[in-house]
Amino acid sequence: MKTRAAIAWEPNRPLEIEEVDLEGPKAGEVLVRIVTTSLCHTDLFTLSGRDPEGLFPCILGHEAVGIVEDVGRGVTSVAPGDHVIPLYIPEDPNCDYIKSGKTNLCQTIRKTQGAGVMPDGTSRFSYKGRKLFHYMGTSTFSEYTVLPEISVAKINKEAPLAKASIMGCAIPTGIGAVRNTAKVEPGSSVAVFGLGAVGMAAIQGAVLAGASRIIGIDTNPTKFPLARSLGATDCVNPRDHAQPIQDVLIEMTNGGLDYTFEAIGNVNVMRAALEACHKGWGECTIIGVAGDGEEIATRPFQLVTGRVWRGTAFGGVRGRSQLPDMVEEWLRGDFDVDPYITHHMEHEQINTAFDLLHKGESIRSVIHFDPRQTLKMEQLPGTLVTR
Ligand SMILES: NC(=O)C1=CN([C@@H]2O[C@H](COP(=O)(O)OP(=O)(O)OC[C@H]3O[C@@H](n4cnc5c(N)ncnc54)[C@H](O)[C@@H]3O)[C@@H](O)[C@H]2O)C=CC1
Ligand SMILES: N[C@@H](CCC(=O)N[C@@H](CSC=O)C(=O)NCC(=O)O)C(=O)O
Repeated sequence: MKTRAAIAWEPNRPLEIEEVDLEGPKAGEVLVRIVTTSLCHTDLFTLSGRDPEGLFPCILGHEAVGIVEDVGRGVTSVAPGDHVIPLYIPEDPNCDYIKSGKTNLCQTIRKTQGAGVMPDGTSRFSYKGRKLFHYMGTSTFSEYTVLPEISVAKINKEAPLAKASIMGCAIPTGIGAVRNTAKVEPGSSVAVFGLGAVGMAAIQGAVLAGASRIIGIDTNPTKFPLARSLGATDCVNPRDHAQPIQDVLIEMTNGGLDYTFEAIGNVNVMRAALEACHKGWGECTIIGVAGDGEEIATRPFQLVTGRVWRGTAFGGVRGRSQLPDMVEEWLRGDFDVDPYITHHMEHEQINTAFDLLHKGESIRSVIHFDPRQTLKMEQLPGTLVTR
């Protein structure tokens, strides 16, 4: 079949909308029509060329919501018409990692996914005969995409398709980092470094966890009003202080934080986030993605004296068995998605989404493949980006 897709031909080059060829779905695969997709910093990270698994030309995109169009032989868990969220971390109940009960990092298709192909080692996308790589096993910047059955989460059809894409990455990652990875207890003190969509979700996660103090840190103070509206008790701009931000935070909290979260991807800030933790028990969770060769460092003494450094992928959320329940939390009002959506646009404007994110002028831009169906601005938050 033919499908409109935004091709990333090479790093640091604007995406180009083309009609590409899409094959499949083969056995165990699902054809999904993407209704909306949103731009996460990880897409920008890969397009920057810093991603060691960045293969070009490819179709980027991993935060989305869509409708099942067709299923390949042997697919039983979803059917045409089902509303699904693509998963860049699949969930295969037969995977030893999943069976361990210790992680969400399913490894069943990780090798082929990292090689930009489907589990059988081939790509479903091509353009004028030239292979296009898949991305994160999702490639949601294409109107139609093919995914393995284990890489789709079936969700409630009541979830608004104009907004639900944010549940494909930022919100489960941020809330999950607090809830599942750090396991923040009521009354804790929390600091979140980086107030993009992921950091904002961590703030919402800290509120849901009953944290007593929630400090948002960002070098862009325009992020502070939203952070406060979501529950931050304090906002700090490191550029307003001569001392290192970790010293500022230790002074603010009389010894350091119970929990910190880095949602930027800056290895120097990752160090600051660890060193802002309270001696004896403070725990730092790394969410941010950094490039190949970028390494974290601290004095071992920081760890010897009780601080913990850990990381999280997709907030430790198991996509097929747990993400649908998080969508139900959203639908019953436990948390809101609207505040994350700052811009809406048609597929053809996708490069504007990258520009806005790069300039720090957006939280999430939602890209609509069928604006007649979903781009009804009277019902949507944010700004409509026109041609
Ligand atoms: N581990 C995982 O599963 C996931 C990781 N990520 C990663 O999380 C990070 C955040 O993603 P988004 O929220 O989409 O990014 P974003 O670009 O929207 O937000 C990053 C924020 O950090 C701020 N910032 C930049 N440098 C800073 C500094 N030195 N000090 C304080 N603040 C600073 C920016 O002003 C911005 O508000 C990225 O690295 C992304 O790749 C995203 C989703 C899932
Ligand atoms: N290809 C990248 C991988 C970067 C990374 O850590 N990705 C996260 C999700 S970020 C989503 O926005 C992740 O889930 N990692 C788990 C995994 O198995 O990759 C690189 O190599 O740096």
